[in-house]
Amino acid sequence: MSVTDTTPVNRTAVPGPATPYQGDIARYWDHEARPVNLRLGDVDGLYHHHYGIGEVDQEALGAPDDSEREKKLVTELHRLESAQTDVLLDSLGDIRPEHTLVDAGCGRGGSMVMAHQRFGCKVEGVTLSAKQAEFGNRRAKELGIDDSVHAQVRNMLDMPFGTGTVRGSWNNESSMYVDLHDLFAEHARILSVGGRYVTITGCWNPIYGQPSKWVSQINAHFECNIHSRREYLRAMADNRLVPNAVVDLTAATLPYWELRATVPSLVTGIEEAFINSYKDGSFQYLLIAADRV
Ligand SMILES: C[S@@+](CC[C@H](N)C(=O)[O-])C[C@H]1O[C@@H](n2cnc3c(N)ncnc32)[C@H](O)[C@@H]1O
Ligand SMILES: CC(C)=CCC/C(C)=C/COP(=O)(O)OP(=O)(O)O
Ligand SMILES: [Mg+2]
Repeated sequence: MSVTDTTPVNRTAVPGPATPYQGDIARYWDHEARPVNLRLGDVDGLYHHHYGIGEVDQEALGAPDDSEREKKLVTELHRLESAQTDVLLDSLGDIRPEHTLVDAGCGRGGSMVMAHQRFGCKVEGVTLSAKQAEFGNRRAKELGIDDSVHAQVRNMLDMPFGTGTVRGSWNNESSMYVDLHDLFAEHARILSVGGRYVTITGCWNPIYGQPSKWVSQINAHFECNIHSRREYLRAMADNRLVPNAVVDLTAATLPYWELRATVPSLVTGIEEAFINSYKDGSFQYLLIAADRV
């Protein structure tokens, strides 16, 4: 695409996975159906594949012997996951209805719906998974917002959006599947000068030395490759993305994990790795917002 291209979205034929690894990731998300994601999404129709932040509302959980306790736990965990999206959207700056936003690695589309509901603008998502894109587009149709919210099967390193046509873009827990220099070069290409990029991510802490055994366990569990905090900041600096906020959300996400670990029907086995690595300082949950200069 040339620098003079003013078409925001190019809906050409879908290429296959760029690498065998991307084929693995597409298959992984095509087959994902964990109760912790589907039951939480069923609460209000916003389906997330990210984690939660904020204090647990103990009163909302009811007494331990409350017959509705499990339902209340699901609702509370979901509230914390949507609160995470709200914090990401808060960092996008002044978004108007005429703008276009891009969700890179959009999952089932919960963040896209919330962004459209907040800003009234177009939101375009890309995911490697055809099942996720179908799911997100079905939800948008059910909500009557399919003119504005749209997901497609594309590689976030080669997005079908014109150069400089996007006002805001983000990765919500999806940057650990790609090389960060390639990723930020692509965000810098699609963003207009003055546009904003935001990520919420788990990253390993260079102060710890190397990725801890817990970080390695998380990588194996999700088939991903968690980067260090330093890699994020360097790759942004190399790609015209200047951070205006770096927020450590580690303390804010721990209550979500500690609550989730108490619900046997929802646990997946990865809770201990998150809790231990956040506590031993080897892993951090970070929000980085950056201006495209
Ligand atoms: C953990 S999920 C996060 C989903 C979503 N951001 C959310 O917050 O609910 C990771 C997502 O990244 C996507 N992904 C991973 N590598 C990708 C790539 N190279 N191009 C596009 N999407 C990718 C996956 O398909 C999946 O949708
Ligand atoms: C912070 C880090 C390192 C995230 C890795 C990416 C990831 C898999 C996020 C959550 O997805 P999910 O909501 O499908 O996972 P789960 O089933 O555990 O809720
Ligand atoms: Mg989840």
